[in-house]
Order: sequence, then structure tokens, then C-alpha cells
Amino acid sequence: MAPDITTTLANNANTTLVKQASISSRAYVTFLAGDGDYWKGVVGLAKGLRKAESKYPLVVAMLPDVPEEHRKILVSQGCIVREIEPVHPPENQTQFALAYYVINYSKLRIWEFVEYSKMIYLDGDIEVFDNIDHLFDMPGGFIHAVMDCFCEKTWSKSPQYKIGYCQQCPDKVRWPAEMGPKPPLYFNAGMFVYEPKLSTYHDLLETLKVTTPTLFAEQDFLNMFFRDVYKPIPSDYNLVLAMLWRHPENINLDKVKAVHYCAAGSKPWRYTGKEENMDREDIKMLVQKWWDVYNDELLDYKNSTVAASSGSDLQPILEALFEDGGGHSCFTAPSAA
Ligand SMILES: O=c1ccn([C@@H]2O[C@H](COP(=O)(O)OP(=O)(O)O)[C@@H](O)[C@H]2O)c(=O)[nH]1
Ligand SMILES: OC[C@H]1O[C@H](O[C@@H]2[C@@H](O)[C@H](O)[C@@H](O)[C@H](O)[C@@H]2O)[C@H](O)[C@@H](O)[C@H]1O
Ligand SMILES: [Mn+2]
Repeated sequence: MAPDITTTLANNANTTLVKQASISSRAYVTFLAGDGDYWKGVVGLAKGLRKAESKYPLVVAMLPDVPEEHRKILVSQGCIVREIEPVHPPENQTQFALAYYVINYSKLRIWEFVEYSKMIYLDGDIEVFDNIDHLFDMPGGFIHAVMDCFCEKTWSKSPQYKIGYCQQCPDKVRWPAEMGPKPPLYFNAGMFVYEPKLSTYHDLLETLKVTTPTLFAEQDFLNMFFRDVYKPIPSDYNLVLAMLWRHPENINLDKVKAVHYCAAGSKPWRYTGKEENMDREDIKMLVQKWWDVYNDELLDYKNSTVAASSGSDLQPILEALFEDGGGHSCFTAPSAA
């Protein structure tokens, strides 16, 4: 005999919840600090992931100094807010490449998000233009990320920059033997595939306490910490914009899936076109692409199918099913086997 409608609906709802639970052990995560305008980057990222039809939610690791108004906007865009406390590097005299990099150490809190088995970290100034969900299937035990470029002025205090060495073209200027072993491959910490784990989180924080901060703050630290388990993935997954003018031979824009607006003057929500390289046609096109996503109201969470099927319409049906009029559940939980 076919199960009655009550059982069918409840089973379907249960399947949805179980499916959601298994899917939700994976999530994208970004980081938001301060009362400035990076929240716009996070909105753009949330909408870009929706446009790319990603199956996974976006978690926002948020410092206490983010104003309520920005939090509300991000929740209204379907983001999952996870409050974090700041992480400070040891007292130091380091001149970071950019002074505000000191707040980026707080990114390390995302290793504590162990309710997720696998996460993809994305800076708030990254936009995803094609689905990259398949990266969640990368083998465990490694950190997968895109190799950075050392050619921008932000690197001018680094030994690589001083001799003109870049890992993107290691044969152009070879690493001189007298400077010791060639540096290990180095990833841009604006995007990486990783596995939250409490033991790793503990080791990260303990190691940080005894590590002298350097130019690129938490990016240098993460590269040092994970140097034996870093696996490079193609630049398509995190186009560091400077690659367009520093190593165009390594880039095929048609294949790029995620763009990292990290070059000076390239943050779309602040773009004026005045800084060096910002008047390039490819930069103007990529900034416009970001705005097209940010301004697309059809990509707002409230207009998305996820919001529609997020149980809001199922809710009254389920409540009716689970209430037998006396406020008691008319379903008995399966007895423990
Ligand atoms: O005032 C700030 C500065 C940075 N960030 C976050 O920290 C990330 C790293 O900073 P940024 O992207 O500016 O560094 P870049 O990649 O440009 O070096 C940003 O993408 C944001 O997610 C933030 O939320 N507020
Ligand atoms: O706190 C250090 C930051 O270092 C990295 O940004 C750099 C890097 O991309 C350089 O290669 C560029 O030249 C530079 O412009 C850019 O700021 C990460 O993107 C960011 O998330 C964060 O870790
Ligand atoms: Mn960035």
C-alpha cells in the first residue's frame, strides 16, 4: 500500500534536512572586519556564488567591530555569520607591506569552524564568476591555493623583488645559489581549500606566538606553516589581477573562474580608474562584471529559489503534520536500534 501523504511529506522533509546536513558539512567562508566598505565585497561574493549556482552556503567570519547594519545586510543576503575574536601577532616592529594587514591574522579563526569538514576561504574582494564547487572534492590533508606573484610594488621590500625573481617565471631571473635554497612555492592567501581541525587551529595559534611577523602578515605565516602540504591549483581559481600585466602569458581570461581584486585601486566598490594599470580595458571589464553581479536584484537572497524552498513554505505544512491538535508530535521518533 502506498505510504499516506503524511508519511511521504515527512520523509521528503527529512530527506531534505539530511541532504542539507550532508551538504552543509561543506561551506565557503570569508572574513569581515571593521566598519568600512568591505561588506560590499562580501555581498558581491554571496551573489556571485548564487549566480554560479554553488550548492554550499557562505559563512562570514566576523570581527566584533562590524556594525549591526552591515551584519543585517549580510544575513539578508543568506550569509551565515560566525562571530570571531581578533588574533594578534606577537608584539613586533614589523612594517607590514600594508599597515592594515595586521587585522588579517584574525583569518586564522576559520580553522576552528569544525562543524564543516571542508571549506573554501575567499577574501571579500574576490568574485566567483563560474562554479568552483568541484574544489571541495580536492584530496584531504593538503591546502590547495593559487601561486602568488612577487612583482608588484607591495613586494618591494622582499628579497625576491630586489633581485627580480618571481615564481611565476622562475627561469627569467633564476634564484641565485648564494642566496641559499630557492623559496618553496608560495600561495596567495586570498583563496584556499582547507579542512577545519581543532588540533591544526591550536598549532596555528601556538606557533604564531613564537613567529616574528613579516611583510605579508598572515599570508607569510600560513605559507610557512603549511609549506609541506601546499598544493598549487591554476590561477583560474584566484586571478591575482597583477598577473594580467606581470605574467599575461600565464593567464587565459576566458578560463578564469574567480577574480581577486587585490591590485592597488582595483576594489570595485572603490574603483576610480586613476591608479596605475586601472585604466586597462581588461580591468574596466572585470570591475564592470563585479558591479553587474552586485547590482543584480535577481541574485538577492530574498529572490532566490533557496529562500523560497528554505522551509518557509513547507513550514506550515510540517507544523500541521507534527501537531495532532494537542500540540504533540504525531510522529514517534524511530526507536534506537
Ligand atoms: O578593512 C578590512 C580589510 C580587510 N578585510 C578582509 O580581509 C581580506 C584581506 O584584505 P585585502 O583583500 O584588502 O588584502 P589584499 O588581498 O588586497 O592584499 C579582505 O578581502 C576582507 O575579507 C576586511 O574585512 N576589512
Ligand atoms: O595580509 C596579507 C595579504 O596578502 C595577500 O594580498 C597581497 C598579495 O596578493 C600580493 O601578491 C599583492 O601584490 C598585494 O597587492 C596583495 O595585497 C592576500 O591577497 C590577502 O588576503 C592577505 O593575505
Ligand atoms: Mn584580497
